[in-house]
Amino acid sequence: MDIIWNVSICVTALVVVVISRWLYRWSNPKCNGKLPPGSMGFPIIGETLDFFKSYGFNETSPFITKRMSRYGTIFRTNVFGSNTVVVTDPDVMVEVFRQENTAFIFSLPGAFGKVLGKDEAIINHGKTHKHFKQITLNFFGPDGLKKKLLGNIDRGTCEGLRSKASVGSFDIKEAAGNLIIKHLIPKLISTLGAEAAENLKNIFMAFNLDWYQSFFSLSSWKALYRSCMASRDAMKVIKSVLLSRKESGEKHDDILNTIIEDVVLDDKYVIFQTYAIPIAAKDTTSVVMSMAVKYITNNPKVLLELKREHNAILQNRVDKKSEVSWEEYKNDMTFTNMVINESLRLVNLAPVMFRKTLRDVEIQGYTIPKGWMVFVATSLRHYDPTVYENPYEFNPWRWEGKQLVNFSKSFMVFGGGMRLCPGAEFARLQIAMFLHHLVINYDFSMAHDSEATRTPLVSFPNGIHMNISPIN
Ligand code: HEM
Repeated sequence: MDIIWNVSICVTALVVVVISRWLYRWSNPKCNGKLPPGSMGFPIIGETLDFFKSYGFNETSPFITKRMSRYGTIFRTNVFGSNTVVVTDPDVMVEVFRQENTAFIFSLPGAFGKVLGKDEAIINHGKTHKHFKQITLNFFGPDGLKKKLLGNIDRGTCEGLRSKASVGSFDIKEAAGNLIIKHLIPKLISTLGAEAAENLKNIFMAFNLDWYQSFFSLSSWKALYRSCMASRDAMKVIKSVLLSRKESGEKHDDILNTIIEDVVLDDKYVIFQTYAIPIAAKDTTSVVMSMAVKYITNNPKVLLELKREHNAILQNRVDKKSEVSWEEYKNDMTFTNMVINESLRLVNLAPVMFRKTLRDVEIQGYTIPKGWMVFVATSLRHYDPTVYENPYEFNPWRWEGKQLVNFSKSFMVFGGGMRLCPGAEFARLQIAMFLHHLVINYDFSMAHDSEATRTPLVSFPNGIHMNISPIN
């Protein structure tokens, strides 16, 4: 009896020692220097639940601001199962972007990456990243848009709005998503027939980030399931086209073909990169567009100025029936671009950018160990009252006389450095075209006060509907 008793005590003591050591290791990870201050949260889940807590639209992430006031501008945590350092100092943020591929690389935190179906093999780095970036910029940079997309976007948006107006009311985010995917698919794969293109569009439309809203609701899990299925189906379509092209050797002027031209790449990588473009484009541009319409509807002075700008474009045209030209978009839509910048700033879409350290990195006297995630909290900058007076106010005039560039230390909505969004100009053009046709042709109002939340991505729990009717 005594022996059993003694063995039980020893085993219990051993278990306690092992668990205590594990808990200690969890809270005090190994580091060849001084770790930034912070807390790793609960074992396994870390501080993930806190990171995901929803907060008001006109707020900066309380997860970040609370820890900043406790620990300062750089702190450690564990989110999505990854040891992480959050950087909030603008100079450090720019430095992280500057050292892309030398000290930091783009990466997704463990659990999050698995949901999106990304593994390290298909995230592009180095030469493959450069190759893919060049291709996306060729298609969606100013030159590509001007030569190959402007007309389609103009006509497609005009027709899309006309068909929505015939119904009288619609969800702006959904309509915008539809437009964006419709314009992108022929650029990705130019050989799909009308039915196959419509089918692929529907698959992409089924992918959304609504599952982000809550861990605890059944609808989130259903949305996650639908998104996973949509990802699988979209990649299946892309794969079948890729394989048939490889077999036949046919060549086409589209992204799928251009990615494999002159380089040997893993099929899995090519398929993922092609699939990733609409995913990156849809739920970003459509949210900003929806909020831009909402801001305009709530600000009659802004609407008036927009109408003035767009009606002047029509009046100044020699051929009244002509479509929007690149010169009109670039030279005569200054106020529209100020509205777009202000909407981008306020929507503040990406709360953080994800990076991983390639080696131990020294920052402000602290060491971020190799392999740790780094969250670059660019969103803080856009609500910083020292940079933007009354930061929560929608005021397009604050951009008056300023250069409307896609990156500066105060404006990082499209990221920065080598990973700067290659779709920025496409997004701006699509929003500008939507506003152009909307303000010159329609009367519109919000159907109800559509609430926007951050979890931490922006979502509209009840949709974002507008009423619309042609101007008499
Ligand atoms: C308002 C709309 C958009 C916003 C706010 C936005 C934002 C961003 C941000 C912040 C990044 C950088 C991510 C990082 O550094 O970790 C990014 C990258 C990217 N975006 Fe966008 N984006 C938008 C629209 C688009 C569109 C329309 C497309 C495609 C046509 C697109 C394609 C991409 C791609 C392919 C990347 C990866 C770039 C790389 O890895 O070098 N985005 N976007």
